[in-house]
Amino acid sequence: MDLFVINRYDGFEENEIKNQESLHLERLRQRIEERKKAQASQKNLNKQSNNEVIHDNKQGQSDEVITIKSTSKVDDSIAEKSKEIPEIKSYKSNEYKKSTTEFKVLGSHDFEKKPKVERVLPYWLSHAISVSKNLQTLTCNVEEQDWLNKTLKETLLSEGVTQLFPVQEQVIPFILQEHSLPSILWPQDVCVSAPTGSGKTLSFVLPIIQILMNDVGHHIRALIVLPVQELAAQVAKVFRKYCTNTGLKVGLLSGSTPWHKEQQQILKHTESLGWISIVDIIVCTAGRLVEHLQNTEGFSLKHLKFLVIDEADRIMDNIQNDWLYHMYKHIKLDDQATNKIAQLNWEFITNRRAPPHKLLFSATLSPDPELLEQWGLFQPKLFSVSPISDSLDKSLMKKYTTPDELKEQFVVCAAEEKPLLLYNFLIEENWDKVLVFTNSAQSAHRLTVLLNVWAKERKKVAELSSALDRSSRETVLKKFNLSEINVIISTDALARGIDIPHCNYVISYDPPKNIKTYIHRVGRTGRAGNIGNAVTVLLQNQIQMFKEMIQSGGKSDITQIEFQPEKLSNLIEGYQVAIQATKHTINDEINTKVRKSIELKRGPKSKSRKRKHNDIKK
Ligand SMILES: Nc1ncnc2c1ncn2[C@@H]1O[C@H](COP(=O)(O)OP(=O)(O)OP(=O)(O)O)[C@@H](O)[C@H]1O
Repeated sequence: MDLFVINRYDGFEENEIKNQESLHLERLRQRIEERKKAQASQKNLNKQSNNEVIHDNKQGQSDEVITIKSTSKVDDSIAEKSKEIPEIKSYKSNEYKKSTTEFKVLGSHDFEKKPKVERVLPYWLSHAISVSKNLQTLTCNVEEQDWLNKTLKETLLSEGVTQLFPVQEQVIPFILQEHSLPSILWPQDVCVSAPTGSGKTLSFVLPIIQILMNDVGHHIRALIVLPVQELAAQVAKVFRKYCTNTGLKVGLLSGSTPWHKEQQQILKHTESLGWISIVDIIVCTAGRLVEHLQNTEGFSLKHLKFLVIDEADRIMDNIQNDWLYHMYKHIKLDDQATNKIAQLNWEFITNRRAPPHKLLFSATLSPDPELLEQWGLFQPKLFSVSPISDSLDKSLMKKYTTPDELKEQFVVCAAEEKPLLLYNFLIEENWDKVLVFTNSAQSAHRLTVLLNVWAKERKKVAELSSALDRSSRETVLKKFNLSEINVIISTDALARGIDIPHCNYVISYDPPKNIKTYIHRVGRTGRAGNIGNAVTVLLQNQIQMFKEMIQSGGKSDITQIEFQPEKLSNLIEGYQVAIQATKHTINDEINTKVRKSIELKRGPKSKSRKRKHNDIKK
């Protein structure tokens, strides 16, 4: 067998190749010609279809229909042509492939329309336990409830509470049941979103007392955190009332009493045990809590069973002051704060002390998982009066509910008519037990002086703002409750949580800055099933903004009050006299202030620069 085959050149193959080449060239020329023809005919067709589009547009047909029509025509004719000339199709598809595969357009995916990310609410938020807001037909008789302690029943009845409100009826048994389970089953945390005045306070006060009263010790076992002093004092008062005959003691840490007194109130040093707590429950403001955690010797929260955050969304807004971090650090629950459990096994479950049972309450609790994540809730349960959609639709998330008994209205007037309109409501229409909101302490003060001068003895008007000291604010509220004061002019310091019984009207003299402030302002009336009226005074250019704000809260049923302008024109004369007197009074006050501050610089003994309630001239 030959290893190599040697082919000799004989000149024949060359001729054959030449023939093949010329055939190939001829075929190519043909193709080029055909391609030219095809392109020319396509151009004609495009022209034709464009003309049709223009023509159709003129006839007023919809763009969509026209485009479909014209492109389908072009496609049809191209298809026909491409049947005749099979090469066209492959040429076109090759061209297309070239444009899509051979040239990479950098960053082209940035221009692509991205699919919308559908976020889904966590199960516990989308499957809230629904709470009724009907306070007119109550079905939960206090005496008939087996799960409620006898002593608490007696206190409730002595306070005139014979029926529990819906939120209490659902939340109290749930908390009690969670604590009746074996200790290795940690209680599920609770979030409650219910309207203003629906009785949220008792829904945490009663179960906490009932659970703690069985086991009195020397430790702080419940901590209730509130955003402001007044609210802390109010909640501490309710706790003290319901702790009667239970052996439990309540401490208040809000800065309303001097530092060392607060320390003495909660702690005692003993020979045998060292520092012990003399209170079981502490009601506090977040800021004061951190101060005590850092500076009070013997202050310990290591035996905490309950952590209640009332007005949770407001405290959440101020979370940057890190009180939660300091608290968890103190009780060494840093990992549990974020629910980051290293390994879940039998040893972990049996050795680990349960974190404090967290209970969050608000009338405007946003179901925003990212915000709620900060609390590190353990298998939370949500009780809510308003249904929450499964999708994170912003418009649905912002729905807040006001009590059924509350009538909400607005009135439109010019800026200079505002005091006249207010006077008309208070004096001419004789509205009583009225809370008026302004947007600054200064305008609250001016309005108070004006109305006292103008209304003379017909209505008693008092201001309530941060410009007054704490005891004066308490006096004003007390007198209002006793009907010794008919009208309070306030800032938003009083908007949240404060329980003012028998307030018939809330007037927003200056419109609220956001929907949450609106909900809390109007919520000072129409509480606990009583009828209430809320009126917002608006200037023409504020109407749109107000309506949008109201809609963002999922509300639409606010009616406008119409008034006759001649009613106001009759008041102008009296107003002019009153405004002069007001100017004098304010000037006198400024002069007195200046004099006092000069004296202060020279070293007098004066203690407080805050106004006293009695300082307001009538
Ligand atoms: N079951 C009840 N029967 C009668 N009155 C009640 C009952 N529960 C609570 N109240 C009263 O209703 C009023 C409002 O209660 P509470 O202050 O707890 O409301 P809230 O839901 O916390 O309101 P806010 O959101 O404004 O703080 C209080 O005066 C309280 O004493």
